[in-house]
Amino acid sequence: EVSITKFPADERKIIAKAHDKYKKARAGIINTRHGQIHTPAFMPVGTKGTVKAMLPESVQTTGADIILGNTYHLMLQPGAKRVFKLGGLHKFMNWSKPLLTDSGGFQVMSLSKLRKITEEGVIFNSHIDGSKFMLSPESSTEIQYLLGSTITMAFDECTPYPSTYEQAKSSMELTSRWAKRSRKAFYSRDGYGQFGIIQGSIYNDLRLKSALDLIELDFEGYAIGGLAVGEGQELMFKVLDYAPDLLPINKPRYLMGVGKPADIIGAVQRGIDMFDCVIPTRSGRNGQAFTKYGVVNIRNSKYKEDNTPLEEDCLCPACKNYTKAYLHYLVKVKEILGAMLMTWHNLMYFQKLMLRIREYIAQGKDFDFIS
Ligand SMILES: CNc1nc2c(CCNCC3CCCC3)c3nc(N)[nH]c(=O)c3cc2[nH]1
Ligand SMILES: [Zn+2]
Repeated sequence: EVSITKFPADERKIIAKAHDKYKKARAGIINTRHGQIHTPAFMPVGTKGTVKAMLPESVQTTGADIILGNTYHLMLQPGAKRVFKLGGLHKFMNWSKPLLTDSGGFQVMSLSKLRKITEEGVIFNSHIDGSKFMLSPESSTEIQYLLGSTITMAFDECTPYPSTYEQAKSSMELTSRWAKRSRKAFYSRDGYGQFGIIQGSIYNDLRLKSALDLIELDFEGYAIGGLAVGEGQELMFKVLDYAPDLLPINKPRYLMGVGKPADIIGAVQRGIDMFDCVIPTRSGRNGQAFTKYGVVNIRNSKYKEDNTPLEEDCLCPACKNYTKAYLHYLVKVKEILGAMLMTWHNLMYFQKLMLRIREYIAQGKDFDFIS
């Protein structure tokens, strides 16, 4: 199903090189105005100016260097201008470390009801009160500036999966035109950055064209978009076998919306540096705990008298002070503390995974452990 298009000779070299089985994993540090980001990095999602069920200082204790804010939600409520007037998102939510905000297009397509895509941008009705809004490369970039984002994402169109070659081509070309407008609208300041997002679905020649278009705009970093949209891990890895190598080796590479531990490990091995995913927080609230023994569905009745912690050597409050029986009970009766403790444990688990990956890479050791 993955179409491999014949490249002219010299470009074939790029793809051929990308298939080398040489070490592509890398560990590093991104320096920003709001502090350092140790990569490979997992970025917890803070949708409406909060990482759900967590205090910012608790998120910090899990080891997260950077969290995500959400342009789409915040522009609707409380409004970007109001957040700006109140001192920006860092001050508003009391998070002083780096913040990355997505450009909002992806959320519009997944959350708002009526919407219309034009060359100008996306016109949509708020899912809250139906009022009309427009997101464009210019307005998205301005909103992210008003929020005070450390890392601003270019306004893109996430190409749905599956898409025909023609659909993916015109979608990618729209993203390239929008990237140019986003770059022009970006107010560059020391220690702040803007990332371009490449599209092209599963078509390697479109991925290459997208990368070439965005490299011309000299972004501070690059994201691989249009993945984790239902294509499955195998097809995602097929794209990741070559796509990261189309991007500048000295700039951060961010795989949007990924993922489970096994997805993260596979993507790091293919050269990805940054990740964001709602899984640890959303599934935590849902009663799923990630542990070295696998995923524990704490609502399962087998835990109702289990007096042992989720993980005996985990330093999170859930594991240090409580038992699976207590977590089982809290989640069953929908107590808020249940969401808090499960979320805290999962965020700690994901950050420990990233820490171990960074250590293994630094020691030049292979990390095939799936934990
Ligand atoms: C889950 N899979 C997935 N997510 C994608 C996302 C969203 C990443 N997560 C953003 C946070 C979630 C709530 C607040 C911000 C994508 N975003 C953009 N702009 N473009 C994609 O191609 C794009 C592609 C994505 N695929
Ligand atoms: Zn724990």
